[in-house]
Amino acid sequence: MYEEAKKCEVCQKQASHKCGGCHNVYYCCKEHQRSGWKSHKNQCRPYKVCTDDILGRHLVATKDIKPGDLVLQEPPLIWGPAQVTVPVCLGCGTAVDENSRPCSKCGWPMCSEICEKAPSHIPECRYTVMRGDKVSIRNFGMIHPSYQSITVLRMLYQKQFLPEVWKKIDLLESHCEKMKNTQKYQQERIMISQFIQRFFKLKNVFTEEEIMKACGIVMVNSHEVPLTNPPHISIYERASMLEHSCSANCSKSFTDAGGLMVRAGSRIQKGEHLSICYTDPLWGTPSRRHHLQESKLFWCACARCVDPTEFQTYFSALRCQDSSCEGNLLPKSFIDNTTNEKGPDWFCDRCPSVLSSYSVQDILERIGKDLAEMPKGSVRECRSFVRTYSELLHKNHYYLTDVKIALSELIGQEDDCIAEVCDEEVELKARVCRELIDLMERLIPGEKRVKGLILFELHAAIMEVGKRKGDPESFYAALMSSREILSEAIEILKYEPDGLPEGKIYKQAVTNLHDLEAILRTVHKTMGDNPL
Ligand SMILES: C[S@@+](CC[C@H](N)C(=O)[O-])C[C@H]1O[C@@H](n2cnc3c(N)ncnc32)[C@H](O)[C@@H]1O
Repeated sequence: MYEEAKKCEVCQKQASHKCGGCHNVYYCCKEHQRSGWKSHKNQCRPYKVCTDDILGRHLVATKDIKPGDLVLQEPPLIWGPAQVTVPVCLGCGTAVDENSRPCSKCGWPMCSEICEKAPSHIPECRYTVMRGDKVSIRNFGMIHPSYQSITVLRMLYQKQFLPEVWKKIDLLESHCEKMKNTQKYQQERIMISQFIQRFFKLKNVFTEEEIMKACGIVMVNSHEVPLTNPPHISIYERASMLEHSCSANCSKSFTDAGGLMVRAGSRIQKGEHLSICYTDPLWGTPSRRHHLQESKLFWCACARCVDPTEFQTYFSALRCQDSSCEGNLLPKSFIDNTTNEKGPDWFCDRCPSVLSSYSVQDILERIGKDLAEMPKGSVRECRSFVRTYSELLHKNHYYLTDVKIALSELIGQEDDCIAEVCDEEVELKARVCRELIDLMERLIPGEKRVKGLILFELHAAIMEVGKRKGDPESFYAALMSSREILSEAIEILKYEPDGLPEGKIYKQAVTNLHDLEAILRTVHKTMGDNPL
């Protein structure tokens, strides 16, 4: 348990005033709190770093944290192109084409002179100049193997020339030993390590061991940053210590400049571990766990993974195959069977029906294939998918949830204007949004972004339903309800950067709220403050 050091940070005398920011340090008087702030402000954080055998380093809250509070914000230690990418400008990260200009020193295609001079481009530029031959990229718009090594090379550059930055990178988990027997390790040994040693002629500078450690650090710690097209990857110092949970209590967002902000998504009590979700929280349990094992080398055993019902949401459940039964099929556990190749049987929670893992796989693969092949952007197709598979899947199943999220956005968008949509579909939009919000609150209460987007869709549906009822009471009730829903969406989405779709929805939500309040003012002016 965390021990409070009750000595004044300034004079070491007995102290009773706690720092209100982090609750980690004490002062004997206000005067010392003021004078100590200059040196404390960089350490003033609502968490401490702890270590254990399973998690390694992780962060634990040192005080109660409210939803929305900033837990940490930091610029990247390093950024670079994703391992699998089309040719991108190495100054700004966006895709380049035939019209790009080669860097005058090294030949890597850049989008402008400004990008050529970007500090991020120095490592590969310098190593390319040192190798003696310029690079010539001719194939654009398709995955290019020469970019696979760039981010790793940028890390190694820190090791050679910027030891202060490298010291921070070197502390990060690489899982090098665990990786050694994997196919991925052998591929990266050839595609990245040998490429760096041969193409950049750095065999005498970096050993294979050093390069593979840098590869491991990139794999375990990098965050995909969707601010560029295609997304790039960044590595952050403190955020790298956040552990994973499939129902995390913190969520991350990016600043326009590529910095990372981590905020509390739900109420966090002092002593609780801080977590983010490393994978897609809207995948089913087996997919999330396999992805985490492949990319981060651990089998997740978070509260959500150990509960097959996923907090009674039945997010991965099938409906019982017996049409007279209302039950749901799930395995007894998704966790204990990791090493059992055959996989567990799935049992109905209401009747004795059992389905083999093989049959379950077969059903899920078939539906997954249908979903992948379904034409995108069509309300009709989404509705047909939901109708067909509601027979087989629990209403909250991840496949149905995926399609319902699309449906909640498409109704109104497909016709360009919600006023053009028939009554039945507007009501469906409102119903689907409410179901989804309820699901998100139970499944991923800390991850508010999806909820924020659905709230935005819900406000439009409620407003439209209210308008169509044709009586002033319903219209007024819809106005009030929409205002509340929009305000909540704005509160959630306000940290999203302008460049992302979520940031654009935020702006639209602010405009809509402004319009809605103007209507409410007119209503109040003509009918008084209590019009009903
Ligand atoms: C980004 S790092 C987190 C910091 C790391 N623990 C350290 O000491 O630097 C990711 C690694 O932490 C460990 N980890 C994170 N969350 C975990 C969890 N929920 N269960 C088990 N291991 C976890 C795994 O080893 C994972 O590969």
